[in-house]
Amino acid sequence: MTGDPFPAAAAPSTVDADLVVSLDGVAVRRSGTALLHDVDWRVELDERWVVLGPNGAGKTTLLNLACGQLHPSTGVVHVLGERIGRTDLTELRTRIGLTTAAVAERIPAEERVGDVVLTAAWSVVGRWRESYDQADEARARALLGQLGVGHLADRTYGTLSEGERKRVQVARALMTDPELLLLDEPAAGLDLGGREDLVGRLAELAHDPDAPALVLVTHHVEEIPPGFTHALLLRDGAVVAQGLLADTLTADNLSKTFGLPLLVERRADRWTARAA
Ligand SMILES: Nc1ncnc2c1ncn2[C@@H]1O[C@H](COP(=O)(O)OP(=O)(O)OP(=O)(O)O)[C@@H](O)[C@H]1O
Repeated sequence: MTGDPFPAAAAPSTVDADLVVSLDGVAVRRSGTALLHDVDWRVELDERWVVLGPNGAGKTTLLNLACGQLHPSTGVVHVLGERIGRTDLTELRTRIGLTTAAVAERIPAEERVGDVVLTAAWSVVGRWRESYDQADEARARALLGQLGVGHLADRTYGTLSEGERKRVQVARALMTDPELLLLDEPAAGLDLGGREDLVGRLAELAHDPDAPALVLVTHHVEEIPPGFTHALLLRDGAVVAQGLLADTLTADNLSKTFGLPLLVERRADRWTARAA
């Protein structure tokens, strides 16, 4: 008799219907190195998480687990009630919005901006022969409006500024009305104005009770939008601290995470950090 490769673990969906992501005792190993280890994490529907850590800490690896693209080497991952490794990911992926540099790179420069958003309904990039109904078209327009780029719907994607592109990418990720939205460094490469605009849009999303659960990966506490509720700090593939934002983003925890003495300030629901 062979052992069950997926030993019994409580299905979180039966425990808590609001549980969106759960990682229990998770490790990810590649070529003998642990990219992540001993990670336990729970994200609920009404929570807005920021994942912080230096380069190479394992943030993108964590996001890849949370969207089901990666299987853990050890431990158990549930996403939206489905156990990763035992479920058909095709259906699950339509329930998860994702913005990453890798997704963004696949968007054709000549694509009409409205179509960049619309084509997410079919999980494709680049409009071809898919047919969309008027409700899809209206939703794509509304989302572009919500992100402040409605006036750009008929431009080609390649002509947009980096800041405008980032907002179009978030609109695209919201097209399927996902239950979970994962944002990997959405403000990377933006100038101050672009960053502040994006942070403001994400703050609106964070405050919207109908918005999906949010997980935002960043290197910078300045990019945390108001309305975010929780933080997970990663260093060398391990969790340094996690929990409510105000309890977790302490000078001590951030100093351990980034490996240098830091001072942290919170003012008007925004955060700054600098060397002590
Ligand atoms: N397939 C792989 N094989 C070996 N090492 C890998 C593999 N994929 C990622 N890594 C390593 O795992 C570590 C964590 O990578 P990850 O991309 O998750 O970090 P990150 O925190 O997102 O970093 P950054 O902030 O630079 O984007 C890095 O040191 C990376 O080089």
